[in-house]
Amino acid sequence: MATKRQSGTDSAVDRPYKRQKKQDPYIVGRKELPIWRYKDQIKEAMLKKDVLIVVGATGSGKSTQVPQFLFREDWCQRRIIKAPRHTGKDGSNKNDGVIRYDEDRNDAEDNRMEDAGVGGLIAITQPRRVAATTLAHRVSREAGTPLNEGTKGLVGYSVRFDHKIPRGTKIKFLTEGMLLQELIHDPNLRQYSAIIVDEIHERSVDVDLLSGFLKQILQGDNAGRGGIPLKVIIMSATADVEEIQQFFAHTTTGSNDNSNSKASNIEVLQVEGRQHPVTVIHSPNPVPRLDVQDAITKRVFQINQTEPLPGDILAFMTGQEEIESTQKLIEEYAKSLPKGVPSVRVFPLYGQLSMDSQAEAFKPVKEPRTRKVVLATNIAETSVTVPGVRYVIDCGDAKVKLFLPNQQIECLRAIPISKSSVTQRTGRAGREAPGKCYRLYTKGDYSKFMDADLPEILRVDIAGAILAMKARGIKDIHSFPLMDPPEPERVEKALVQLHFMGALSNATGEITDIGKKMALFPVTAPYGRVLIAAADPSSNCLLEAIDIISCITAGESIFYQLRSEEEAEEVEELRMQLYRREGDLLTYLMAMQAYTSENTNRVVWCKDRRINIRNIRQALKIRKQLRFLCKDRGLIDEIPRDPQPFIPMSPERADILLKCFLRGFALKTAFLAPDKSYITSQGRHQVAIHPSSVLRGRKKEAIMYLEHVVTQKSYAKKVSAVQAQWVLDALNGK
Ligand SMILES: Nc1ncnc2c1ncn2[C@@H]1O[C@H](COP(=O)(O)OP(=O)(O)OP(=O)(O)O)[C@@H](O)[C@H]1O
Repeated sequence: MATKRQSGTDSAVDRPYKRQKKQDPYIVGRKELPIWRYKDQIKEAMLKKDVLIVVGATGSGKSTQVPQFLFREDWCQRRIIKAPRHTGKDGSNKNDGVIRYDEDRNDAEDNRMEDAGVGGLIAITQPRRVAATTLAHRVSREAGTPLNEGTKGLVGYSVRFDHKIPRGTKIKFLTEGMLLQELIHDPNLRQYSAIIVDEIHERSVDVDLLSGFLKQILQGDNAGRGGIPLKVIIMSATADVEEIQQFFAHTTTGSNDNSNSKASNIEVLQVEGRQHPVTVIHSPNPVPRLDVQDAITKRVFQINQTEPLPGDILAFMTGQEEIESTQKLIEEYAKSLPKGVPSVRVFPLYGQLSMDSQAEAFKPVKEPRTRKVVLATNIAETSVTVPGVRYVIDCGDAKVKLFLPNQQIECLRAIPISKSSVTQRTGRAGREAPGKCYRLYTKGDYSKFMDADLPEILRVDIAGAILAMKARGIKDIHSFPLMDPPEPERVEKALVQLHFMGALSNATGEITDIGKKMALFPVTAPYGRVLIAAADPSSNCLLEAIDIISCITAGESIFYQLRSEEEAEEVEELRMQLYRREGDLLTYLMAMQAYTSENTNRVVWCKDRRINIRNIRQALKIRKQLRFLCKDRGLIDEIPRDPQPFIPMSPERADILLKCFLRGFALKTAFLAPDKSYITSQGRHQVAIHPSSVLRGRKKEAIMYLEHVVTQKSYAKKVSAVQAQWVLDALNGK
């Protein structure tokens, strides 16, 4: 039975919101957003229905306003229910985003009931960290409450390796991946009254899985929620409404049978109007891919010369390399700008950049009469508002992950974007004032673009997705509700990979203890496997494995690429002290250990070695979280305090560490062939060591690599030298 929570507890949270309302400088702007005319309609729909699909133009106010309309509704308040006793080690629904082990939990054997809270929180998912964090900051400012852990506030966020959940949070922005992690411990999403799935059109693997789990909760009996239904809101400017409606309408799992449909429980709301107009200018002639950097540079300076300030520029490019060389080009030209023309400051924005560096692109430039130019990949395409931007330049391409079935590898390829992406990119202008969008492709080219991108689940390796399903109790993955189920052969291939890692039982296909533990780590499945192997007392190298994985997941390489021979000569000696003959992984470890033992001036230490200090700092944050997580799970007894004396790992221990990595990456290995080329152990094709590796040009009997990229050549990145016998052992599960 649901009982209403005693009044008074939550109203204290509401008070600062109400008090701030009068003097809130954002409130006038909020009311001018198109979505405000639909406030009552949205509230009413959520009273009556379980699912609401909101479609409205970019910038109409969906992400920032909808959760604020709803959090004070009666159905959104926390209730106390009687629920099966939860006996896990964590014993609570802590919403700090930290994942805890609950091996002791066994609900089936424990029939006792206890009081448990249901609801009180709205989750709003985003495809990317940058969107979740910037939106949380924006909404907390609008609400007039701080976004600090420990203080009281309305709005929080949770992204991988970064959580800020103030006390009394009612609106929580999080990535799709984080909500999937929460589902492991809280399969009924008990702490939430509503889940808002924002930007569903991006169709990441995570959002497809999340939609499947939400559908299962919606079609269930809500027993685990004390009979209190979970409300779901799906939002986008460019989603295929019919497809989503159909998906949530059918209650018969995996069936297209309409007989048992809950269609009447779904409402669709079209939000009319946009905030500010955006003028679209197509290129009269096609711009060849090779000329894109020049074309963007020219357009930036044309805008800078002819358009008044304020008016920052956001240019969409395909990737880090293109962004870096365009940045150089623009900065070179900017040195000789005529008098009277505004100066230009360039900020890169791509996924591999550390979070601190990404944040720079969102700040106003400090220098007077200066125009900000943000060069971004598609991470800035949806959901984000880059303050100050009035002009968008769209190159018309994006780099996407593709699975090449013949070679059995994943690669990144630049391909034309979809019409949906075009609309999203255009929508990044016109958010604060009228804007312009310059497209580097013709109207004719545009008409040939696909309407929407292929869902990620149909084009990438799905081993992680399958592990995610298994870890959340899905026994028959073929019957799990997915909007676009992948082909059976790809599912089989992913299952093989998981068996290799020991995540699934060879006899039953069920998830093993190893698999369950892997799924609990906030890293991809192979890294999870490495951590488990390294924690084993026979290996005893967990701290070192964490150091390496932190370095890799922090973003781009911690070593700056050396641009000239002089630069290489300058740093060679100091860098050589960090390089290890075993390869890149041990080199990362050396760098981390040397950095953390540095006691005098870490900035100078990094500068002398051309090491990216932002990235290494980010790596340290991740290291701290992974260490705490492992301590929490009893895998580490004591966390050593920095600075520790710098003692390079012995070659014997390095061998053990590399064997732990092979537990996760046995399929990413290659053997030296008689003609001195490397032939991959899976698929048997040629691969070369990438020039960025410390092992470039070296001939070793076998290599293990963590990444495989296909550009002009097929390259192995993040490479280590291993013994052929180790690879054979790992492939045989030894
Ligand atoms: N970080 C920010 N800084 C300045 N203004 C912002 C910020 N975030 C949002 N806004 C303002 O609020 C408006 C609504 O943003 P919101 O993200 O809610 O729109 P949306 O409908 O979700 O857009 P999209 O579909 O593009 O994600 C923006 O157009 C902009 O004017």
